[in-house]
Amino acid sequence: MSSLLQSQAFSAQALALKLKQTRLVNPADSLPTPPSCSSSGTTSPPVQTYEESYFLRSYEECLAIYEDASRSKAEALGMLSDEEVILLVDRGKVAPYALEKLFGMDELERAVRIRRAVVCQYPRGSNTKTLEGSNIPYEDYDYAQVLGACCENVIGYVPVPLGIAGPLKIDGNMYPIPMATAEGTLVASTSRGCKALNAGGGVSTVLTNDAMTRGPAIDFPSAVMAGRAKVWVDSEEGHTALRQAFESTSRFAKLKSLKTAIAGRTLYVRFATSTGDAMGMNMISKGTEKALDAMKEFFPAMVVLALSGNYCTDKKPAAINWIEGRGKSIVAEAVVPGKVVTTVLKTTVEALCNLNIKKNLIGSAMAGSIGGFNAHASNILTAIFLATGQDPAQNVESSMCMTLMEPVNDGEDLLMTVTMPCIEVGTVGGGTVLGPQQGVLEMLGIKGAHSKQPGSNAQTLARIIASAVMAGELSLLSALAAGHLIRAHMAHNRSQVNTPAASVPVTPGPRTF
Ligand SMILES: CC(C)(COP(=O)([O-])OP(=O)([O-])OC[C@H]1O[C@@H](n2cnc3c(N)ncnc32)[C@H](O)[C@@H]1OP(=O)([O-])[O-])[C@@H](O)C(=O)NCCC(=O)NCCSC(=O)C[C@@](C)(O)CC(=O)[O-]
Ligand SMILES: NC(=O)C1=CN([C@@H]2O[C@H](COP(=O)(O)OP(=O)(O)OC[C@H]3O[C@@H](n4cnc5c(N)ncnc54)[C@H](OP(=O)(O)O)[C@@H]3O)[C@@H](O)[C@H]2O)C=CC1
Repeated sequence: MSSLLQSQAFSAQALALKLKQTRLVNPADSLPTPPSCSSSGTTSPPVQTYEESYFLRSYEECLAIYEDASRSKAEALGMLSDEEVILLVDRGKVAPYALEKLFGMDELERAVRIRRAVVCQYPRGSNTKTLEGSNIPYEDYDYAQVLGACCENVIGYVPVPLGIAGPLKIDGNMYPIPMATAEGTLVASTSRGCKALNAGGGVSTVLTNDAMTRGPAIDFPSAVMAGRAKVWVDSEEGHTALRQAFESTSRFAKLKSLKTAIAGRTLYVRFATSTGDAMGMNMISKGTEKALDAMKEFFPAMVVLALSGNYCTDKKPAAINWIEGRGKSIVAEAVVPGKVVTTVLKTTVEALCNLNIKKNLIGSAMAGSIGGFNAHASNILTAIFLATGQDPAQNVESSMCMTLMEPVNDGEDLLMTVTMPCIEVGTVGGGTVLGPQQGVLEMLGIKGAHSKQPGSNAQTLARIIASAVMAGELSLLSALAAGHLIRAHMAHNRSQVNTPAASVPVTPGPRTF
């Protein structure tokens, strides 16, 4: 008898568990019949019913608790089980993206867990797919740093392998090169470049400019009025008025220059500012908005069409960035001894210089490239961006790079430079607030705001990136010159685990030319 009861209790619990694992989108539409608890008139303790084990209360009861004005939403949700909260979400009483706000800071992981159950069932209505047991991790993550800063509607996080290239000697200091990437060969290649560069004494860098930009579009009733406004912005009076308004919004943003352009009756003003250790897009956008308010006092008829008129230019290819610079502009330089080119890089100074001209300069010119006079600057830059919490979409302009090579010392050695006018990075703000990314910045000695010289940490990060790009350029160009590219990628970049076994080849037909 008792074994029968035990088995009933077990099956009710198993059902509850199964339901948690395979929850339907709208449980009310598809509630299974609660299992029967009484079978033989026994007086043993009652078995947990479906209602008790799964939805402890009806929807109406849950709603009454949730809407009771005498308690806060966080308190109300604290009284409900996960399943009951899901019921409220499914009935449209709670927005899934608002869970963190409603739960409060102590229940952030619970909010994520519940959202996974609610949001991630595809196709909707299917009772088979939830994120329980999924490969997408969500536990043990500091969601407090994410909230209101890095992401909305969070269901977990996606880990990316973090490799270390180098160390690389940059301006006399040794730095490890952190690279978050899923492209095998990249870290190995960059490391080889570091080894060759170190053998020549390392990399020297120069920062030629440091200014983030924002370029609003402003309409005027006529081209004549737009022209008058342009003259005013370009004047000392206009510049001073805009600077004062702009700089009132931040302790760190300092207006450096204003560049104006007109198209018909639309005026574009490119605000260029230093932004301390922040990459600065929020900061500069806030300042620009304030400056435009001030401008409107002088030109009441102007209409700000958009704070961003693409004259900035953010996250899109644009010649203005390549020509004027955006973020940190860096030139990095190194000499690699000829014997290192032969022994470490398995090529020659002559072959490298020839290939660099034919590929990175002429090849890119033939392709009509803007700022793409390099082999793979974006590979190294993006991997460091991901590792250090930068805005990855800014790799578009940040990766603009011209790689130059020439023989020196009677052709014996290689002089190499990379010129990168738009490295957009920060060590405060954005994704740099996340724990792992902060750990990487700490490893480099540039975490957060510089204590004495605001901006110095972000500038060092830009120098590290340009130098690491040089290492990557040197190694890939050498592999191409030596004909080793595919050999390296077959060794490091083709998974033996996930690549399916060779299928039966199709019998080749006659080749036609
Ligand atoms: C932020 C909103 C959506 C508010 O917009 P809103 O209209 O105030 O929002 P709302 O509270 O009325 O809600 C409307 C809907 O937005 C969604 N929504 C609302 N809040 C959330 C949330 N927390 N989590 C998830 N979804 C949310 C949700 O779908 C909601 O509908 P509901 O479900 O309530 O019926 C709006 O102001 C917006 O879209 N702003 C634009 C922000 C943006 O796109 N930023 C991109 C980065 S900028 C940049 O990187 C590049 C740049 C700008 O430089 C490029 C350039 O040069 O142009
Ligand atoms: N708004 C937009 O159009 C765009 C936004 N973004 C996003 O913007 C975010 C980055 O914006 P960003 O302005 O860099 O960062 P934040 O918005 O986080 O602003 C930086 C904050 O740090 C403070 N701060 C403290 N110490 C320093 C220091 N030493 N140097 C600089 N600032 C310091 C600033 O103070 P204070 O308040 O005094 O300035 C400011 O409040 C990213 O998430 C990015 O993805 C990206 C592209 C466009």
